Amino acid sequence: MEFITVTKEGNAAILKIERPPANALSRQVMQELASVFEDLEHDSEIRAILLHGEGRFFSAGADIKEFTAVESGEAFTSLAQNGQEVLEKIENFSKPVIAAIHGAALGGGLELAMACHIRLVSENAKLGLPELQLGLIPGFAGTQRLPRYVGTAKAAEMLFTSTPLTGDEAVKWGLANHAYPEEQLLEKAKEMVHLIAQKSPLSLKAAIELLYHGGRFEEGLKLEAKRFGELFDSNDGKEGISAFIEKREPKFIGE
Ligand SMILES: C/C=C/C(=O)SCCNC(=O)CCNC(=O)[C@H](O)C(C)(C)COP(=O)(O)OP(=O)(O)OC[C@H]1O[C@@H](n2cnc3c(N)ncnc32)[C@H](O)[C@@H]1OP(=O)(O)O
Repeated sequence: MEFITVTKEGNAAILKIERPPANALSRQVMQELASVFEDLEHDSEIRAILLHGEGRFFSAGADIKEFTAVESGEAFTSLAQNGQEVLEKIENFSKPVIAAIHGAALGGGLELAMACHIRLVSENAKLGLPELQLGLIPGFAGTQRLPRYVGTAKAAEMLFTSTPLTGDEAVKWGLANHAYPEEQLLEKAKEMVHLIAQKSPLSLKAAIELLYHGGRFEEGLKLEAKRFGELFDSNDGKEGISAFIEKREPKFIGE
């Protein structure tokens, strides 16, 4: 792994993108991300993930310098499809993923952050999809995920003008969960990832599946009731209920 470092802290994995100066998402960075998430899927000690960037930015997007070596529109399409697949893996990951965004999350950087389940930002961060400035459009599902968070009108404005939101504005528009002064961001993000990692991996997995299932309301209800019953039958479900009755903290084992 050249550009992603993984540090395990208790039941949380802290991933850092380390590709100065802008943590641009080259093909290799995207491959490394896919491979790290593949490993973490099978790591039963890890129950929640925090993703952040080294240096000045979370990530300034796909590697624009690498674009000059792409030979055809077809190859560009395949670059987008590959990125979309990696980000879908992250969104459908069975463990919660938090992005801690400082400096800038632009283009592919914001698309990566939008595939995470929770976004925490520094107040002065810049979050935007400036691809129209390059004569392009977003290619890692930005046109599809951004309106989900901010609505179509605001997403249109962000795309058409290439003007980023600040971290504070991103919270107001529902794109980010909380904004903090930059020097507090990582500490706050770690507090949240450790809080989440105390939950049962089974109920975390089911919650993600239901939040992102994307089907009809009635289908969602059926699946919710099914998972509710399965969790009731699990050791963790029994442990959680006993712990409440016995006025103690639950100890979840993921079974
Ligand atoms: C499917 C996905 C598509 C995409 O994601 S397309 C890319 C979308 N992203 C962008 O358009 C953002 C481009 N970058 C910027 O707007 C600016 O940069 C920043 C706001 C991030 C920072 O501005 P400042 O503080 O003035 O620094 P600086 O001198 O522009 O950048 C520092 C170094 O970082 C390199 N860099 C920045 N973004 C990228 C990038 N996306 N791909 C490759 N390199 C990048 C620059 O070139 C430079 O490098 P050097 O010091 O060698 O000149």
